[in-house]
Amino acid sequence: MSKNPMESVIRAEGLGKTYAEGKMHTPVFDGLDLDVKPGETVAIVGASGAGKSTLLHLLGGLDIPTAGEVYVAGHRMSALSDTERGRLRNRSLGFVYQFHHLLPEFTALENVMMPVMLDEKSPVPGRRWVATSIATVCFATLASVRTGHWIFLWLALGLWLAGLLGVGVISYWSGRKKVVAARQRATEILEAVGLGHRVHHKPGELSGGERQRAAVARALVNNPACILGDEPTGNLDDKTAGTVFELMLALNRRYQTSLVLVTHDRSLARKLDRVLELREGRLHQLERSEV
Ligand SMILES: Nc1ncnc2c1ncn2[C@@H]1O[C@H](COP(=O)(O)OP(=O)(O)OP(=O)(O)O)[C@@H](O)[C@H]1O
Repeated sequence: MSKNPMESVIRAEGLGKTYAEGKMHTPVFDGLDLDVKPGETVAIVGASGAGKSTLLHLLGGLDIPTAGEVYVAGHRMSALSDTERGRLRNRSLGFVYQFHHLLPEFTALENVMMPVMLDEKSPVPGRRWVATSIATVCFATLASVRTGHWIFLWLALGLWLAGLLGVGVISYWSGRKKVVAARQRATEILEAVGLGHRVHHKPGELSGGERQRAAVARALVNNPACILGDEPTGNLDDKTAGTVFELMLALNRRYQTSLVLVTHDRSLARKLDRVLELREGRLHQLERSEV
């Protein structure tokens, strides 16, 4: 993904969100603006119920605003189809939550490999290939019936079978290549978060801090432009929280990945470039002395 310093990684313009259920309307914010540059680290703080999680959901394209626009890596989210939005999310954004959300039956390595495996386009030709095959066989049948020479049909069927075999071989090899590349990248990033010695452990065999570091690795594996974290250290004791937070900052410096982190912990928030307080539906930048 582009890390052009001029381009915002995430931009929200005039963002509004009102939850509506039947006659009940819950306005959360209105006219909210935010601009996050490549490599920037931003903390979002605010009282319980102020709308911090709602904001992260909108920035990550997991929910739809009732007003305004969100741009991720220059793409207007509302202009994308669900599939395109999902692809952009997988490539440009990483998510870390209070609870790790690792899949318990898979190892740390397999969990971290997953976003890479989901990212690539399928190498198998899709509908166009099937349509061309059917059209060729129909045309050859017609030609055979008209001319009385069945060689046309046999030729078409032979070509189709050869094509099918070719597609099978190509998809097998590109699938293998994809797995090897995903494993290599996941191992590299697990080493970067200090879990090189735990790659084959399942989440249940890791400590709380290690699980959260694996979640950070999974968020980073596709080299996203930005990580969105909702209380990423909120479930850890103070010491482990500090270690995981420092790790995220070190990775931000190493990979220039922007961070937008919701946190209740002001001492951690203070370590980021900007601290924004979500209050009365808008973001207010806090001075260092106010944090
Ligand atoms: N699905 C929903 N339907 C209706 N109201 C909702 C829904 N989700 C959240 N809300 C309301 O929107 C407001 C903002 O919720 P949100 O979870 O974003 O706050 P928050 O700042 O993250 O809170 P906390 O710090 O307690 O996690 C709250 O008043 C909440 O009750």
